[in-house]
Amino acid sequence: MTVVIEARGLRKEFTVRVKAGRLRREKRVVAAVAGVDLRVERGEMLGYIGPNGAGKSTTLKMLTGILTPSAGEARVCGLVPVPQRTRLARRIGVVFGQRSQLWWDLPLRDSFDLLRHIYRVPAADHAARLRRCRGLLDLDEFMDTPVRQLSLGQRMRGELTAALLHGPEVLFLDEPTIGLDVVSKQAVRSFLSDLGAGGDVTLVLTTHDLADIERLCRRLVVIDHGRVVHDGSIEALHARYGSRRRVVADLDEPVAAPPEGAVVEADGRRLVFTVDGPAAPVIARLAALPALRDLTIEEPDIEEVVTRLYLSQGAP
Ligand SMILES: Nc1ncnc2c1ncn2[C@@H]1O[C@H](COP(=O)(O)OP(=O)(O)OP(=O)(O)O)[C@@H](O)[C@H]1O
Repeated sequence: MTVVIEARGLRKEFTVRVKAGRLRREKRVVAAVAGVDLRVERGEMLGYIGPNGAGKSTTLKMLTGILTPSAGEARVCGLVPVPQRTRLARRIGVVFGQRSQLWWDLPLRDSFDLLRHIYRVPAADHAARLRRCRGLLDLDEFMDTPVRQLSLGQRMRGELTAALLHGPEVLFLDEPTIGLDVVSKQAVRSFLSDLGAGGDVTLVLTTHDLADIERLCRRLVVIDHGRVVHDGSIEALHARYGSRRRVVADLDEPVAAPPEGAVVEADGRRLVFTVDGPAAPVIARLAALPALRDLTIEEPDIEEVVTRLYLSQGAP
């Protein structure tokens, strides 16, 4: 497997002025990223999450060559991000949800054309990638609209396209679905899912919308106070906090002797089981109950488990 992103002891400190007494302010050094180790292989779809101020954007800025690390080292596509920033720019795509890489007064089509010249993309490759994005992201309706007149959802689709036209190996996405309505969110997620399924592009995604992560990322890196506090699958996070699937049976009438292991709710009309492994044996037992009206399987809630992780970290 090829490692496309590697960071060791990555650290970024900022000097900030803080209040010290009624009138005095003093300088203090804060570590926004406090020693992050990360290895990402080609084709991975990595969710990089954490509470507000955890250091996600700062990490991404160091990996994309926008910020110089205070300590540690990073390589992306074999390049050191800041000194080799220009070469790196040809190999990566970046979407910062809050900022635009498009020309505000130009129609989307012209922005795409300018990017082709800037990145010196062969015309045929550019046309093929644009065709794919136009199809998957439904761009045709607003290709001739100036960027400033686009809705947020339309602009985000344009941003994604702009980030991909030069055929990057790694795509960094900082909150790509922020502020989008459910339909646009689905369009962006399904586009990214298609992109990731190809296995050629590596995705690093930061978001506060955990549905993005559930839909797209098998691996989750959680940072808090600038440090990695979880690196593994979503399932591993559930296992760490003991969250389990629930099988819920709604009954027409209470049963005299509830099956073993059931928690009885709703005046005896609801039976709830938590299951560790396959749910089939529990479902089979419930299916035999004559009073069974409905059966639901509830997956462990990612919001809940991530909240527990954030809360467990406390103050630095
Ligand atoms: N240029 C800067 N100068 C001083 N402090 C900064 C600067 N940029 C970021 N910070 C601080 O570094 C910490 C991490 O910020 P960062 O933007 O990386 O967090 P984040 O995880 O992306 O947060 P959010 O989810 O709110 O976007 C915060 O405490 C922030 O105030």
